[in-house]
Amino acid sequence: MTDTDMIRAEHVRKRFGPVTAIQDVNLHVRKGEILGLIGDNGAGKSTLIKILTGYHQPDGGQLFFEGEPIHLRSVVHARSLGIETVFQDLAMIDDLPVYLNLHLNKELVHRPLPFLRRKEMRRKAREALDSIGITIGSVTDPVSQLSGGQRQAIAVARSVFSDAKVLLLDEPLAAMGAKEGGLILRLLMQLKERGDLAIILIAHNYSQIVDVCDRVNLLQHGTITFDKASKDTSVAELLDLVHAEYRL
Ligand SMILES: Nc1ncnc2c1ncn2[C@@H]1O[C@H](COP(=O)(O)OP(=O)(O)OP(=O)(O)O)[C@@H](O)[C@H]1O
Repeated sequence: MTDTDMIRAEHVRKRFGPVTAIQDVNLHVRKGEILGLIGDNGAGKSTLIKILTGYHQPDGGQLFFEGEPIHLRSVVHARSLGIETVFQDLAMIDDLPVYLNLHLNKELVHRPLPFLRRKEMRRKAREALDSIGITIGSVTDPVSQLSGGQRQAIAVARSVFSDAKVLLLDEPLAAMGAKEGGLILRLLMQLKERGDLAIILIAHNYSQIVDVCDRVNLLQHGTITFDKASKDTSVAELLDLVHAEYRL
């Protein structure tokens, strides 16, 4: 733990009736860092992400945001602090053009008249996508015309557009081809270069995790059992750890 921790969980736990989803979890991610969170099905990854994003309230333990204890009351509260999540179902409006999806709930309007500043939003959308290297035909195209990877990239761009400080991605690469997955991974690397964003990435492809993440945490039965820099581990070691319990 350091002063540069953007978000930190200490001794966090969560039960659903008789099921202990998370027990005594300590996790932290720094500014400019990508943390990979891996673990088998049911290990508690999504529950942990939902706690960090204000969706679930933990039963115990404490969260810290920029060094201060924080109680995240809701997803809206977390978002107001700059904690953004990119879920699998991307919450996009298919019929709306890319630039309006990028500005969803943050539309620019002429005051006092309630007209949208469309030209400005188009320009800002184009600049934002260019700056993070996303190539699409036109920001006026409806998102329904984009590929899965491009949509995912737009969803990531939207979070960043909104001055995110923490970006949580729950399996953004699932059900995606190699080319599209590569687009997202490149985008994450570029965002990391900004240096002021903390990213947590859940993925099942350990080779992608080792390539892209600075550090890896393994979650097993609701507990973090492994925390190492990616440069000090390997896909073989991660696979071995995850599958070790089946050999007992
Ligand atoms: N809302 C809920 N109600 C009851 N049980 C839940 C709920 N959410 C999660 N669980 C249980 O908590 C445990 C952890 O689930 P979680 O979805 O966090 O795991 P995961 O690591 O994300 O799994 P996967 O990789 O399969 O998505 C599981 O036993 C799951 O059944």
